[in-house]
Amino acid sequence: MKVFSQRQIKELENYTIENEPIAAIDLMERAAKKVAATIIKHYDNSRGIIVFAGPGNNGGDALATARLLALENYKVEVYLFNPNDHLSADCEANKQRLDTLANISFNEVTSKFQPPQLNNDDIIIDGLFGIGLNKPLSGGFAALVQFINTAAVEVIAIDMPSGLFCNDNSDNDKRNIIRATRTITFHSPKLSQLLVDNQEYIGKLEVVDIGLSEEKSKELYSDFEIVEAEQVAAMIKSRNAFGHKGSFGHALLIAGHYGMAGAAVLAAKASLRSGLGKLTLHTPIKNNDILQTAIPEAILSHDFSETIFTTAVSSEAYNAICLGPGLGKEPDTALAVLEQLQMSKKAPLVVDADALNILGEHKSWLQELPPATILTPHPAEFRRIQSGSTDAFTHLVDAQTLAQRLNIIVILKGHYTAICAPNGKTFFNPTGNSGMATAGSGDVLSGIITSLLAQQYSPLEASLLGVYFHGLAGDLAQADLEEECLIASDIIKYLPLAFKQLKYFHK
Ligand SMILES: NC(=O)C1=CN([C@@H]2O[C@H](COP(=O)(O)OP(=O)(O)OC[C@H]3O[C@@H](n4cnc5c(N)ncnc54)[C@H](OP(=O)(O)O)[C@@H]3O)[C@@H](O)[C@H]2O)[C@H](O)CC1
Ligand SMILES: [K+]
Repeated sequence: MKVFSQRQIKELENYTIENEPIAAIDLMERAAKKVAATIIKHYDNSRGIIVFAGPGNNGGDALATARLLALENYKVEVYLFNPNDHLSADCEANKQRLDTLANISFNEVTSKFQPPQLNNDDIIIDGLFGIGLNKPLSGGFAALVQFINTAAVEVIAIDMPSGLFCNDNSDNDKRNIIRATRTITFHSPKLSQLLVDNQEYIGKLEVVDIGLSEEKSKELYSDFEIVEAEQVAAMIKSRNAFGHKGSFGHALLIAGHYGMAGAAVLAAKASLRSGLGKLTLHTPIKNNDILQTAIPEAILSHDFSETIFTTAVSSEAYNAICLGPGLGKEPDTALAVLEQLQMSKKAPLVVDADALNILGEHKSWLQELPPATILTPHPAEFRRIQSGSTDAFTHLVDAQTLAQRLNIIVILKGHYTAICAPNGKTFFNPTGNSGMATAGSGDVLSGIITSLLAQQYSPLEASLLGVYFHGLAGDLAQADLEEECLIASDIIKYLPLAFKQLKYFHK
């Protein structure tokens, strides 16, 4: 599913109006019916509804929704904010349509606003501004947003929480953005709705189809996409019935300094549970007993050091290499990481965890990353290697730039993990849950991706499929276990079930 810019959504809307064809006011009615139906699904008509409508089409949607809810016997109180004595044509038309209804209390605010008394179980509908926002809110609208945000009631935002831009909010005044309980957005999620920083404004996101032209959606190009189950299911290769372990790839995992063998165990098990033929695990001598016991399926390659990674390994024999889980950052390890990057030009490479932290301390070494390398930073790791910023939008732009500049893939882990490809495209992954924000979860992901690379999936396929698959296993684990109780080993336990779901998706 493509993620469109504000301009593209407008284009899509205009195309639909001209070519379906449908009058703009009828398209607004269709959108409002979807909003009203969603509200009716969640809340019964014992709840009081307070509608705050702005002067544009977002306000028009809110007025139409108010009318539809009143017709379902909800008690509705409307405040239409019209400080410049100018409403959009369809907002004006919907204002007129309210006139015929007796059970709506309607107030048009042109200057002074007397806030209503709210009951705890009232619901506010935020229809002040949608995708037409063109500057941060200020003055009376900012004060209104602050009033709504301090009210102890649920807030349903139409299309966008008012005050939030569709893309970049790094310079926005965060106090002046609606904090919604739910956001009902039209057609497809907007970019800002996918970024972790904005989740506190969006609440639960519901996407409703308002019948915008599919033909035009297909035609419009976007750098941003949300990965779909169908898309990754179609990537799964059929397994050669006559294959032997050599046919399914030999991966090398360089992981686990002494005291961090667990990271190696998790990445190794995840790789073996994702279809890999053969795994060699390069690790310090002292990890021998635990790793031989924990993963009898793996072959061990011992470092010369008792406790840390100090010696790079020839990549000749391997179909994929993973460098980093639990590696530590000792100076000798850092030098070995540099050497390993220089020696890994042949096999596709995944760089994770401490190997990323080492790159953060030696930024010039990023130049040594072989083309098509996959980096899997979480936000703190990404901040160390590339961006001083803490803002999710800036991270995303910086990750895209890094992927393009070095011709690599950057997997920015988070609420919707972003997979930034070297051609400038970014894919957001929809699977996963907060239970997966737990130690070792990243090691599992690295193991899965490495396994797929070794099985000859392209770096982009391995990234998209691996991230989706990891999140799906986490979601299946969460369906049985509480989010709070989920540990990284559970994700591995549910990999077979997740794989089964994807493999038989089309059957
Ligand atoms: N996508 C669709 O197919 C449909 C979307 N619908 C709804 O329409 C809105 C977008 O409506 P639009 O009228 O374009 O914009 P808004 O309602 O979001 O904003 C209205 C005007 O507000 C002004 N503005 C912008 N920023 C500010 C600000 N910070 N302070 C004050 N005023 C502001 C601006 O006008 P200016 O003259 O001031 O430039 C906006 O034009 C979409 O989100 C959906 O809810 C359709 O109803 C159904 C189809
Ligand atoms: K809104």
